[in-house]
Amino acid sequence: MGLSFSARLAARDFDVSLELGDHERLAVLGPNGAGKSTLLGILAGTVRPDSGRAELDGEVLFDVRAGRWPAPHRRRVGLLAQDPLLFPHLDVLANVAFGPRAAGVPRRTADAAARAHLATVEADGLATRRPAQLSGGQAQRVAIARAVATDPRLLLLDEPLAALDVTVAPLVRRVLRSVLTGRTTVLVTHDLLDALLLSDRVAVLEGGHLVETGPTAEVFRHPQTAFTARLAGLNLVLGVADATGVSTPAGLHVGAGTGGVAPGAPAAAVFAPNAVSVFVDAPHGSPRTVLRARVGELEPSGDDVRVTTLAATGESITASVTPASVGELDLYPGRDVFLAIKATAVTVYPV
Ligand SMILES: Nc1ncnc2c1ncn2[C@@H]1O[C@H](COP(=O)(O)OP(=O)(O)OP(=O)(O)O)[C@@H](O)[C@H]1O
Repeated sequence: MGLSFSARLAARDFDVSLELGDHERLAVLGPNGAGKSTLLGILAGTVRPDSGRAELDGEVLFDVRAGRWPAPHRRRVGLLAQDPLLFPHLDVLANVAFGPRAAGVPRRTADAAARAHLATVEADGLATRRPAQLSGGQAQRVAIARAVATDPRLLLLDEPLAALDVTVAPLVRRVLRSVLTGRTTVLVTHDLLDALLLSDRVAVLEGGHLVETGPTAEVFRHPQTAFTARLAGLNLVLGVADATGVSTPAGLHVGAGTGGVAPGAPAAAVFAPNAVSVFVDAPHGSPRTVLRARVGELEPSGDDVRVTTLAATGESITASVTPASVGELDLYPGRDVFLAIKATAVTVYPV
């Protein structure tokens, strides 16, 4: 049961295999061009791979070599995109009932089911409205109801909250959280919160390949790639463990308070931006790592300012400073600074 998937598409340098347990929700993450949409397209039936096979709940979803490539509407796969894509000429109830009606379900039954789905997404009061009379958040909730109305065995979501205002996204996220529970789901997102709240497992794609996978909480607690570490808001320095921390091939040594990784083994030093202090002159005192870096970007983050820097040894390291210190230190993009990383705030993981 669940999903087993494997496909290659040379034109997009895509080669991914993954397994998903019954009713498991997978969040697919990765930088632009990583292959996330390609993965959804192959599952949905809109992008045909050169080779590949997938099974869903023990039945073949597609099998290229055996010539089985069912059309999208024959796959029992539901798709929810960033844009709700409701039929403008139908009211909300008819939009939600459309799939089942097209599949031959009698009107009364389809309408009753549609009303129940609308209640689930907290949109029962909207049944007689036209899509043009809905807000973005309302339209997306209706689209969620429509996606599940056909009782898909697999639900695909392509950045379902990305187009929504930050004020309405929480309600839609809450609705999705209840709707997705117990459904086999593949969710493409760029958002840490979506991944944390809406998935059981995470798969990270880079350059058309799977580079990291595991239970969601675990992946963000122990990120193995710079991409997930950045998403989790953490710094990650990859290198080799030694008795006092992690050393990179370029010569950066990040001292750590706790060890646990055998010296010589590949390791990641992970630390939060608030473990990094910024100085204009070389600071003294230990135990901490001091390195030279150049300021890249400054952006507000909560009450603080995130300072992205590029270390002289090539690593991207983010610091968190107060707005007052941005002025006191005269920080600006291109400014050369010293960073001090507090060893007790650095954790080392095997990779
Ligand atoms: N229609 C297409 N024809 C040919 N190549 C494509 C097509 N769509 C995407 N690609 C290429 O396939 C690769 C994977 O793209 P894909 O859109 O799957 O990435 P993504 O992870 O969804 O990116 P994003 O986060 O920007 O949406 C990229 O190199 C992209 O340029």
